[in-house]
Parts: sequence; C-alpha cells; structure tokens
Amino acid sequence: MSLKKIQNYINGVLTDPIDGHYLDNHEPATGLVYALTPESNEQDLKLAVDAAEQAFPAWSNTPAEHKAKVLNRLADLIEVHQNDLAKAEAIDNGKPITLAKNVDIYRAAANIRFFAQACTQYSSESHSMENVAINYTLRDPLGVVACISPWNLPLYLFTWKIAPALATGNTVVAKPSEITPMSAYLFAKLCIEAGLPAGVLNIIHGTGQSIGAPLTIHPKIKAISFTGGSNTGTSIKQATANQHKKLSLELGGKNPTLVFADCDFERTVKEVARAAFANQGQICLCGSRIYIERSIYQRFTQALVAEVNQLTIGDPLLAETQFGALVSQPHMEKVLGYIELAQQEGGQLLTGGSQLEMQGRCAGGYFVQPTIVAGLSNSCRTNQEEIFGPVCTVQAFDTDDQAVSMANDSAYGLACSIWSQDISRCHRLAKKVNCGIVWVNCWLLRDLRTPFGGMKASGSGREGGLEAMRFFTEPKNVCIQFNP
Ligand SMILES: NC(=O)C1=CN([C@@H]2O[C@H](COP(=O)(O)OP(=O)(O)OC[C@H]3O[C@@H](n4cnc5c(N)ncnc54)[C@H](O)[C@@H]3O)[C@@H](O)[C@H]2O)C=CC1
Ligand SMILES: O=C(O)/C=C/C=C(\O)C(=O)O
Repeated sequence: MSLKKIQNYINGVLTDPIDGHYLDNHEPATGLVYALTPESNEQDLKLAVDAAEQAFPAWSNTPAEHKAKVLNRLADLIEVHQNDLAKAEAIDNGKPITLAKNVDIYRAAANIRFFAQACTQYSSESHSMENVAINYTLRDPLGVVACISPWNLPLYLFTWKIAPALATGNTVVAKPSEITPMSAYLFAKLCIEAGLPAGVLNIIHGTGQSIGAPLTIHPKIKAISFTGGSNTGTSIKQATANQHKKLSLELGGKNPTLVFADCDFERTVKEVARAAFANQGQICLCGSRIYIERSIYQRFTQALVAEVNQLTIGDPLLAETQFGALVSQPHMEKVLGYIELAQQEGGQLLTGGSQLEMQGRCAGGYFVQPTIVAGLSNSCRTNQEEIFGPVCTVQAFDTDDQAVSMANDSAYGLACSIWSQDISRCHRLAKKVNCGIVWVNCWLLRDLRTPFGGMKASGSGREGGLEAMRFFTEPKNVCIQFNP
C-alpha cells in the first residue's frame, strides 16, 4: 500500500517538495510508518518566502472586518472537521483522541476566533502633551514573519502563532514540527476552502536543519515566533544575533507544584495528577516537581499514586483512553534514560518506571508508564533538567519560604501552581516565585487575553492577547506640535 504524502502549502496551492525528498512519519501508538512528510529544501523555502512577500501589500491593507471574516470561516471549518482533525492528531502524536478533540482542536478554533475578533478591536495609544502636542502611535504589520511550532500540541500551538500574525496583517511562513506534520497539512486544505488569499499563509514542512534554521536567518523574515526546546531557542537567538529580528521564544519548563496542608485535598490530588501527566507529561507547563507540605506528604503521595494508577492507558484512538503513547521512539528512549538516571541518583519509584508492553494494534508503540519518583535532592539532574514526559518527583517542605526557595531553584521559569485555601499566602507566594505564569488552585486554566510565557531558560517575550498583537506589529510614534 502506498503511503499518504503530505504536501507543502505555498502560494495558495498544495505542492510536493521540489527535489522529491520525504521523511517517514510514524504513528507513535504502533511504531509503524503511516505517511511521508516533505523534507523541503531552500528552493521550496524561497518560493514560500517570495509568495508571502508578494501577498503582503494586499493583506496588510485588507480591512480588519474582512480579515476577521476569513479567519472566522477558518475557525468554522475547524469545528466542522473537528472529529477528523482530532483523529489525525491522535494518530500523528499518540495523544488520546478525547484530549485531542476537547483540548487541541477546540483550542485551535478558539485561537483563530480570538484573534479574528481581536483585530477588529485593536487600537493604538495616543499621548497628549497638554496644549503643546499630541502623540499617536501607529502599529503596522511587520511584513513576512516565521512561525515555528513543536510536536506536543501540534495544531493548538501552530494556530496560536499564526492567528495573531495574520490578524495583524502580516504574511506568514510557518513550519510545523516534522514529527507531527499532519494537522497542519489538513489545516492548509481548510485555508483553501476558507478562501484565505494565496501567499498569506505558507506552510513548509521539513526538519529544523533543512527548513527551520534557514527560515530563521532568511533576510526577508522580520520576526520569529518559536515554541520548542530551550537549546533550539538558544540556537535561534545566536543565529539571528546580527539580524535585528523580533523574537518571541516560548521554551521549556521544569515547573513546580506547591501543595499546602490546607488545600482542598481530593480536588488537589486530581488536578496535580493532571498537571503532571496530561498529554503524557509533554506540555511545557506540566508540573513535574511536586513539593508537598510535610504534614500531608505521606497521605498526599499515596493518594497521588492511587490517582495515577487508575488512569486508563491505551490506544489513543479509543474514546476512553486518558493516557496514550509518547511522540517518538527517540523521545521515549530519552524519557526512559531519565527514569534510569533518577534511580542512579537515589530516587525510589513510587509507581511506574518502565516501558509499557501493549497488546494487539499497539504492540510496537512508544508507551511509558506514568512514573512518580521520591527521595531525590532538588539539585540532582532529574530535578533540574526538562524531561518532557510522564515523570514527576515528589519532595516535602516545611515552610512557605522553603517552598518558594525550592520552586525557584531552577534554570527554568515558566509556570507554577499553588494549592492552598489561604488566599493571602497564595498572593504572597505568587509574587515571590520566579516564573511567567502562576496558577492558584488550578492548572492550565487559560484566558487567551493574558500574557503567556516564561523567564530564564523558559524563554523571552510573551504571547497571548495584546502581547501577541504588539509582537507582530511595529510601533511608530507620530508627534504633532500645536501652533509651532
Ligand atoms: N513546548 C516545549 O516546551 C517543547 C519542548 N521540547 C523540548 O525539546 C526537546 C527536543 O524536542 P524537539 O522536537 O527536538 O524540539 P525542537 O526545539 O527541536 O523542535 C521545535 C521546532 O523547532 C524546529 N527546529 C529545530 N531546530 C531548529 C533550528 N535550529 N532553527 C529553527 N527551527 C528549528 C523543529 O523542526 C520544530 O518545528 C524535547 O525533548 C523537549 O524537552 C520539545 C517540544 C516542545
Ligand atoms: O497556550 C497554551 O495554553 C499552552 C501552551 C503550551 C506550550 O507552549 C507548550 O507546551 O509548549
């Protein structure tokens, strides 16, 4: 049987890569190759950038209402095709289909609708100098921008980047992860159906080496919105250091979860388990370092283990599955390597610790048990390095200050969740933790208007709401003096 070939989307048309090279695309739940992804080259990239450049004058001058109309049509089409998109995402990524539908695809449509509306509401500032002058700020689109997205939340993060870029009048060259290219390919077909003008969005497939790096240093690219690993973010920063491009880098996390004795116990156990293991722990926001107040440490860890042990692990295509496969064999091996390391560092496994041998269709899949490790110091590699998989650690703390200091003892600074019914303590601690996002008695509760991003090795810049609209526009101040 011939494999399905994914295509690039350049200048409004689905196209094969010029030199005919493809990469194998595996289904993580089975380990089998099920599609081929273009390994595009710099000629393909040139076509994509040129198409975006040609489309820019018309798109940047398109009235906001019209841009919003096209974007809303796209969001409608995502909703119409939500079941197919969710299935495609579950096959391509290994995530449970119910999660794909309720989180990934739901959010993809919401991202586009949110920024469609935002562009009709966006306004710029004016600053009056009483009786002397008036300043007003123009916020013009930048031109051709690059959006590079990872494999963990494929369409969710792809649309989170391209929606504000398009809504503000830029044209885009977007590169999805070569590990999960399918939903972006299906999305390209929806762009054609929605009547997005040719060249406004171009989707080019390939690896970081063949397309990602050349795209970022391309002289016509004015800004780069990137989500992925911290090392890749550093490479992009270094490679573009002399080019004066705008950069928004959403990178890794090693996020602390602070559980206090006065938390709502039952609910907190459930939510802390979700924060650690949602999407098999492959979300940059997952709470992988769990700190528990000593007086409830034993009871809480036992309840957490029991909660995790009842997760339904299985074929991502079954509606009841809560925990699926890891995204790829190399990633599974990386995660298993960290579980080995945790034990070498003196950690005790409270649950999990191994690859899962599945039966039937999923026998060759990349499944790893959700794993909880106790007994490690804060400074060990297991507690300092991003694993990005279903592995979390538990440690006890005695005081608020100790909890904050353990939370902040990290090169990363993305997200923190705090679980306590003492709201004054939550306010105090939220101010002290060094990260871009703090959730109190919740996790991954998202309001798309809020600034989203991290400190330290977790990146620079913020996405979301006005932050994203500002990132994708260039402010220009005009100062007019009265009666000079
Ligand atoms: N959202 C996050 O925080 C993510 C973190 N990671 C972390 O990064 C580790 C490595 O995963 P990868 O898939 O290799 O992530 P990655 O950072 O290599 O990939 C993210 C995207 O960047 C592209 N890319 C790779 N090298 C590039 C370069 N030099 N210039 C421009 N684009 C480039 C990739 O093709 C992909 O589209 C994971 O194990 C995990 O720890 C991975 C994915 C998402
Ligand atoms: O915007 C969100 O809600 C979530 C974003 C998640 C990431 O950026 C990630 O996991 O990489």
